[in-house]
This record gives sequence, C-alpha cells and structure tokens, in this order.
Amino acid sequence: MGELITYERHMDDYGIIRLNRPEKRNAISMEMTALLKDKIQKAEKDNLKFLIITGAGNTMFAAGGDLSELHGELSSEEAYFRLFPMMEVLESILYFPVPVIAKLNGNALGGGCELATACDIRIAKENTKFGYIQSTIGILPGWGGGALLYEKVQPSFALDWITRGDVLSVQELKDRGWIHQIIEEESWEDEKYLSPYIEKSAQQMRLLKAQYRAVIQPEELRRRMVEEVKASASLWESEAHKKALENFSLRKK
Ligand SMILES: C[C@@H](C(=O)O)C(=O)SCCNC(=O)CCNC(=O)[C@H](O)C(C)(C)COP(=O)(O)OP(=O)(O)OC[C@H]1O[C@@H](n2cnc3c(N)ncnc32)[C@H](O)[C@@H]1OP(=O)(O)O
Repeated sequence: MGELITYERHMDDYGIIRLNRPEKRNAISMEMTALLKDKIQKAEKDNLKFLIITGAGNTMFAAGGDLSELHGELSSEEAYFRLFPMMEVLESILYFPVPVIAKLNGNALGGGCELATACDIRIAKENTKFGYIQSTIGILPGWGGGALLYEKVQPSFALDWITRGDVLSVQELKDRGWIHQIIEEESWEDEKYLSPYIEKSAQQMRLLKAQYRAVIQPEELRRRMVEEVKASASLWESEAHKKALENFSLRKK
C-alpha cells in the first residue's frame, strides 16, 4: 500500500506528488490532507521548474473528500473544521512558487475536481470525466474549489456546472477551457507532453507563476474560499445531505 501521499523530485527538475490510495479511489482523508500540506512545503524548498499533482491507479484522480470522515452525522461546526485544512492545501497551491500541473490519470468527483481546479494547468488522459457533484448530495463545494472555478473558466459556465452537478467529458471541459490538454492512452506514460515545461528554466517558471498569481490574487480569493467552506458546512445537517451519504454507505450492503 505504501505512503498515502508520495513526493519525488524528478531528475528533470520537476516534482511529483501522488495521491496513493487507489483502493479507495484516492478519496482524500484528513491524514492525506496533512501529508499533502507537508509534501507541498517540502517541494517548495526544491527549486523546481514545476510541480505535478496526480493520482495512483487508472480509474480515478480523486473521488473527493473521504466520506467515512466527512460523514453525515457531523454537525455543521464539526464539518467546517474537517473541511478547512483542505482549503488551506488548495490555497498553498495558488501560492506555490512555480506552476502546478494536475496530471489527471482518471476521473475526479467533488473535492477531486476542486483540487484539480486549484492547480494552474490541467492535463488529462483521454476518456476521463469530471463532476462537481456536491450539489447532488445536498451540499456545495467545500474546500474553496468552487470559488476558484469562477476564476478559471467562464463564470456563468462555472455556476451552471456546479449547480447541475453534472459529470462532463474531458472533451467538453477542454472546449470550456478547464482542461488544457487531452493525452491519448498510448502517449500517457512517455510524458512527451511535459517537454514544453521541462525545456524552460526554473527562473522562467518562477516569473511566469508570479505573473499569474498577480492575476488570480490569492489574498482576495481567500475570503471567498472561507465563505465557501462555511456555506458547505452550513448544509451538512440538511436532510438531502444526510440521505445522500446514507445511500452511499448502504449502496453495497
Ligand atoms: C468533501 C466534499 C467537498 O467537495 O469538499 C466532497 O468531495 S463531496 C464528494 C465526495 N465524493 C463522492 O460522492 C464520490 C463517492 N464515490 C463514488 O461515487 C464511487 O465510489 C466512485 C468514485 C464513482 C467509484 O465507483 P466504483 O464502483 O469504481 O468503486 P467503489 O464505489 O466500489 O469504490 C471503491 C472503494 O472506494 C471507496 N470510496 C470511493 N469514494 C470514496 C469517498 N469519497 N470516500 C471514501 N471512500 C470512498 C468505496 O467506499 C470503496 O471502498 P470499499 O471497497 O472498502 O467498499
């Protein structure tokens, strides 16, 4: 099984953080959140050209927050305190000194899409699908990744995607500007698609990220991200949410 979050520095001067819990579809637990925070801090010290965040396995990048910890019996206040640390992880990606690339090895749902949105660039394998499905389980995005979506794609599309809770194809999301590149299955492992990033110097990449950070202004965004965590937590005790989580936990019994 190994460590739940791994970090390695590639010889081409980029870093790779991997969600390593494929048997649970890379659902992100509190322990993984703390490890993500640590690994991102470690990567920051490595003078990288860019950082990749990816998932282990072929099916999912991440199935969102771990529903065994983010369960339906929590009070809104408890939910807030369990959601907040992952909001800080998303924020640390915004501040990361060089571009962060989400290398989407599989589908993402809920918080998995939020984590991808926090990254600066999204490269996905063909035939993948992505859904901000939180509204279909009675809540809203809860890590600040809804607020970030409004910055990354056309805001009225963001509102509609989050509201409907649809799972959309990688092609549609490329047309909408959320996905930057779609990679065919047979080219996924050779990573030639990383060459345009590897060819640049660390100094260029730092300057490029600094310019982008000036546009997205994380200091301004923080207030909206915190509001989002509060809004999601405020819906935690709703009947619709309790029912949805009960259905998930009972689905195979
Ligand atoms: C916190 C909030 C936010 O946005 O802030 C969110 O993220 S809300 C969004 C939370 N995410 C979701 O609602 C997605 C829930 N998961 C699913 O719909 C499904 O599991 C899929 C991800 C589509 C995968 O379906 P598939 O049939 O391939 O596998 P499966 O359902 O047998 O799942 C394999 C194992 O992973 C576990 N598993 C899957 N998703 C999980 C999750 N989010 N939290 C905890 N465990 C999870 C299952 O319980 C199962 O464990 P066992 O083998 O031990 O039975």
